[in-house]
Amino acid sequence: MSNSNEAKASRNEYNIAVIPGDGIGVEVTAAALKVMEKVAAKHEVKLNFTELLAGGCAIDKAGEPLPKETLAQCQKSDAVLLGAVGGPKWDNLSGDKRPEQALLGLRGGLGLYANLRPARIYDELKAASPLKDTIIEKGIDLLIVRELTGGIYFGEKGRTTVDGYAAAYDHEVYNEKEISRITRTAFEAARKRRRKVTLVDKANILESSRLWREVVNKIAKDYPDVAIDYLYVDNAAMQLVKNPAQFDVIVTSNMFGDILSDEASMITGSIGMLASASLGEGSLGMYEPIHGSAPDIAGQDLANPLAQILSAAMLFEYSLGMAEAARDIEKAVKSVLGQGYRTGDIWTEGFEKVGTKKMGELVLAEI
Ligand SMILES: NC(=O)C1=CN([C@@H]2O[C@H](COP(=O)(O)OP(=O)(O)OC[C@H]3O[C@@H](n4cnc5c(N)ncnc54)[C@H](O)[C@@H]3O)[C@@H](O)[C@H]2O)C=CC1
Ligand SMILES: CC(C)CC(=O)C(=O)O
Ligand SMILES: [Mg+2]
Repeated sequence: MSNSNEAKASRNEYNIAVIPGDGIGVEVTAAALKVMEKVAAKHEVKLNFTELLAGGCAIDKAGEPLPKETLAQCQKSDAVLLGAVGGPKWDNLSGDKRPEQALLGLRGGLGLYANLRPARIYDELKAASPLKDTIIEKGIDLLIVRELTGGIYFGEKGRTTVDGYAAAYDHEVYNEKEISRITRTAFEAARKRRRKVTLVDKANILESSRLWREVVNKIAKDYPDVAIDYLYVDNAAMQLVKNPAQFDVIVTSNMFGDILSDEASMITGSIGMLASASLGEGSLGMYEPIHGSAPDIAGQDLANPLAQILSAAMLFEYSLGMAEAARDIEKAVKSVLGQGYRTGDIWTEGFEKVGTKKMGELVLAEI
């Protein structure tokens, strides 16, 4: 994986594919785009945004969750910013007709096998955490490196009958190449952090997890300066709540990473705070908050846009090589939290509650 904040050819113009998607995806993306424009101007870079259809809105307007033009345009872009897809309107659709298939199509189609999901707690939000005693003492700053284009989400699936009963199956298949490259991503990330990798698997029961252990052990020999340990996923879920400070980099499969990152988000305060970068071999990456389209709050100016704004920061850092622009955005977010502004999901007594738009404007004003 060549994505990094180092050694990038510097340019003054970039093409960004923008996929707002459905529900709050549209709202949080609008806020992030304004922040991106302003920070780009500050660094004398021009961003050309192309808005594209994917998800439920694409089903409605183009008859399919991922129109060919969307994937083709993303492939030609320097980076993709995605909101979220899905919602109850499309819940009765089956299998490959569902909006969520757009995500798998984009991730697979763009070769984005590594999904980085940093979970850190802002000092300003410690009081809002349900785990405030352990977290205030020890803090949280961990990175989930989730394999994104293999495993059960991409395996063969189908319906059959067993003993006359309706049955369904989803296959988890991983090969050595898929495990090796994500493991190297995790070890390289650990070298820039606190030099510890934890493999989360279910090797006491799953053959695919046993292959993960073999491959990870082999690769660990190339990184003698990085400590490695192993946890079964059920224990890892519990340890994340009990003592999140023990983790530096967690490397894991597609489904376990999906589930554990939602859990990690909550111990930092809210799912509305967690950003992600999906990366492959080149510099093209896709950036999205880890949350979904949140139909329960969509269209009400209630969504926290900070996860999407922080995803935009990761876009600057990993796809455009503009680490300073990323730091500008992160500092702006921290400053707004420091001034006491909160969306409903991170609000506690004594702070000022604001909506999606206002939170976006406050961050914008800090750039
Ligand atoms: N990357 C994507 O596009 C994803 C899409 N989905 C889709 O989204 C739809 C809803 O899925 P759910 O399971 O409800 O997960 P969700 O992440 O959309 O919402 C879970 C809960 O977190 C809250 N929440 C999420 N983001 C928030 C934000 N920025 N600010 C404040 N509160 C926030 C929601 O209000 C809800 O109570 C489904 O169709 C699902 O398939 C789910 C996860 C990821
Ligand atoms: C369709 C799902 C795999 C999306 C999701 O929950 C995620 O990527 O976090
Ligand atoms: Mg998820």
